[in-house]
Amino acid sequence: AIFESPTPEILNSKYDIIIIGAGAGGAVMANRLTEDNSTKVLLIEAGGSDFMNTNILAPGLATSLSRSKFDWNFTTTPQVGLNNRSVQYPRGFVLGGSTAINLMIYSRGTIDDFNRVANVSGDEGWSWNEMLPFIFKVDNMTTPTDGHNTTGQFNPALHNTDGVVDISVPGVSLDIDARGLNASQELPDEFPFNLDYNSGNTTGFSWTQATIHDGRRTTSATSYLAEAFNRTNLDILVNTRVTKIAPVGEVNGVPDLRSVQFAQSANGTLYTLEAAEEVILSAGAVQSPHILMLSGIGNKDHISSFGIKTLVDLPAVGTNMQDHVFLGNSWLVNSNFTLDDLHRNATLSAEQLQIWEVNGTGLIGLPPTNQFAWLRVDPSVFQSLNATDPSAGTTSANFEMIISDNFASKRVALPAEGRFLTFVTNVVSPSSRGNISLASANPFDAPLINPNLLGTDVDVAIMRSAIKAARAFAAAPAWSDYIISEFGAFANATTDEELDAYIRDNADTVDHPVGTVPMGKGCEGALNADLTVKGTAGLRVIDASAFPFVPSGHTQGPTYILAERAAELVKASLGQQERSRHHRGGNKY
Ligand SMILES: Cc1cc2nc3c(=O)[nH]c(=O)nc-3n(C[C@H](O)[C@H](O)[C@H](O)COP(=O)(O)OP(=O)(O)OC[C@H]3O[C@@H](n4cnc5c(N)ncnc54)[C@H](O)[C@@H]3O)c2cc1C
Repeated sequence: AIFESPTPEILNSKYDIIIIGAGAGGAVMANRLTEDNSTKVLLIEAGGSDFMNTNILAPGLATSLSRSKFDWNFTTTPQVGLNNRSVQYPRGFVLGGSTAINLMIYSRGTIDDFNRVANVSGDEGWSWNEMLPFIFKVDNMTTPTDGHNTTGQFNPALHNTDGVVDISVPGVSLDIDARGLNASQELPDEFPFNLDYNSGNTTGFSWTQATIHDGRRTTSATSYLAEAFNRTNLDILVNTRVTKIAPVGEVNGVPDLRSVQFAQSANGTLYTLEAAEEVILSAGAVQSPHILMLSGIGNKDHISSFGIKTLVDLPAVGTNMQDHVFLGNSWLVNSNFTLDDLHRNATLSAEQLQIWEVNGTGLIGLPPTNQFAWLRVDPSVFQSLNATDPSAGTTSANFEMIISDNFASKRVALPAEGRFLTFVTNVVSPSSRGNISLASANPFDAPLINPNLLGTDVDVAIMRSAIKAARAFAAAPAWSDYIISEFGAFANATTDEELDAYIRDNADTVDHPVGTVPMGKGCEGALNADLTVKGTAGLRVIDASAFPFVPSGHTQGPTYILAERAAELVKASLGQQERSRHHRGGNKY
């Protein structure tokens, strides 16, 4: 059941597992761990229960969710690589977490991404081949809203039809789709068609797959949580923020971190509950390291400078952050209709919303893009900088090029006139590393968020190559009677120096932070390969924080997939800690 506040029923219950955060990671855990009805689970979520809100469910309203009541409303520190600009850093604040406010692209990551996790963690279980059963557990390929023939848009053999998260290819075709396909055929060497970018090799030009079914957004709440709502062994407590994880004693000389402190407001009552088996931290890549540091787990010098007592000196907490870099490059086009019309014309968008409300059809049910390309840069780009390719390998792209039927920029508002085509270029295998650190010891203060976007010359060079590729794609004959001219600052950026200035002045985040509590051997890792926090007992981190490198795909898919395996790891160890505590004469509760 869902509880809006910590009722006596919750406070007097005995939970085996307490999960913190109901996003991609936490929802998978809540579902899988309650499959066995003898395991009692409490899921604590800071945001509210309004996960069926129209603004969340309607894909076409997705961009209205940042800076809404469903967003934590974070801002980064000044980003050196962005000319010291600070940018908005949205994170979901509702059941479903960031899956409820994201842009719904579904990608799994690549063979090389997962094999690199296996390498770095020292556990072959994280390799692509070993992860295939978990990859298949997640997605459920559904028929697109318009019921069109999807032959040639994805490879059915690579998808499940009884996974948990409903996905689909785009449910409305746009005029530009045929041009995009033609351009890929006209330039097959640079933009080869890839039938399914979720095969493990993303490279090439593809139709998108999105977490949308019947025109409605699928979130971790409408999928994993919804399946488990009626289980009597799952309690979900919303509007409640975990402030600290604390030890209940020691196991084998390390703190046994099974006590969770939480409150509903900064000055509200502070409650404590103890998990009999484990605490699972799934608060996402910004807040999981934040909660660990508030609990005394992190770099000793950093946390003690805020007067927090160090429980575990774990320097890798917060320091290994990675994110993808976003840039919208727009062309004015010769068209009677683009999705710009939907964004400018309130009557049209109200009409479309009405159509959508009936059966999910129409423009509101569309994902943000119907087609995109995942591409690698020429090795000479890295050689000229005396650098190595930061991507995981040849199945991973260096950058992504998203085709949008409208003006798309996080920096410049939609112009009053003109219709647009935008190729959004994203650096998806960056080399920069940023960090999350404490701003204060108050759990209700946001941490300092520094994704270090474009923090290295290599990442700028990848973005430069991406823009050149976007221009090459736009020069294909397929667009010749459509594209009028490049628009805005983009049009004036020609030389490499001008491109760099344009990039630094306009780039932003793709909202894909990971790596802030990474798996890894030695002091590079904060987590063991089984996602237990090093130097502790009773505590794991299971969310996007755990990836040692950012996957070269959008990050909800990899996080769902990671959590599916993590659930197996937790299940396999259930009862073992209890037995070891019991053996020492401990009491289960
Ligand atoms: C605007 C935006 C667009 C995106 N677009 C895409 C996309 O198109 N495709 C894609 O694959 N990915 C996308 N992502 C990224 C994707 O959504 C995330 O990678 C994924 O949701 C990460 O899952 P998680 O479990 O790590 O964290 P989250 O999903 O963020 O979940 C963390 C949860 O923990 C809760 N929480 C935090 N602190 C506390 C606390 N102290 N106490 C209790 N609860 C707490 C939060 O409220 C939240 O519900 C996007 C993200 C954003 C924000």
